[in-house]
Amino acid sequence: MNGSLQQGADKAALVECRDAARTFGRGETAVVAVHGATFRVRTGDRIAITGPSGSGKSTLLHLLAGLELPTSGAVSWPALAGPREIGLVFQGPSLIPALNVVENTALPLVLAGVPEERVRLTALAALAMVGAADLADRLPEELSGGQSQRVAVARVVAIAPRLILADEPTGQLDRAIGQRVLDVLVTAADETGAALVVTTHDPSVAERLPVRRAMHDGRLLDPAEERS
Ligand SMILES: Nc1ncnc2c1ncn2[C@@H]1O[C@H](COP(=O)(O)OP(=O)(O)OP(=O)(O)O)[C@@H](O)[C@H]1O
Repeated sequence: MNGSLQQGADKAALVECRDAARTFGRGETAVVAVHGATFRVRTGDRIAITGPSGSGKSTLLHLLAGLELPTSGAVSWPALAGPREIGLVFQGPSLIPALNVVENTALPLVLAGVPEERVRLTALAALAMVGAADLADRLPEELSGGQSQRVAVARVVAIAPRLILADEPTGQLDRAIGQRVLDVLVTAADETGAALVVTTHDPSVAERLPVRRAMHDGRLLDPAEERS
């Protein structure tokens, strides 16, 4: 691609919310989980979405992932070819119990139709990147919480996404182990060139990322509001 076009493509948003809102339920019992949020993620971004439980962080992340549709406003992925370019890491156990670690890591590659001879090698390389190569033959039940999250990160890294979205990835871990999982996520994003968005209610996790955006009662606060 010609240099200036490439530069233009790099600057385009990987995901963009324009006044995107999500309401659950109707009438008197309706809950506005996210009020019109305007937000953009670009290549190279490292963003923490912070806020207390129930403030709308997961719902915003689901909107960014296309897992939820906005009830008003719009979400688009101008610089992404499709959902396969998004990797998701969740808070709780997400590995398939009957598959060992390398099989779990390989699963998205198999589903994407990657040739069989490349699947295992790619999965092992992803496990090596997160420091979990020695766990390859274990079953999920034989892993600690921190090890499981490393494998969940490896499974995302294996597909070389351009955008990694992690929903409270350290929420069920001790603080020290959580910090290590966050380091693994940041390193994985750096090495694969992916943008990274992490939701967390833990300030010590958020402060590891250079950009932090706070949510309160479903509102994504402006950086200026956060300072005031
Ligand atoms: N599927 C749903 N149906 C009804 N209400 C929902 C649904 N998902 C979320 N909500 C409500 O929307 C609000 C925001 O929830 P959300 O899970 O996005 O917050 P959060 O900040 O991620 O919280 P937590 O840190 O506890 O996961 C909450 O009041 C929640 O009860």
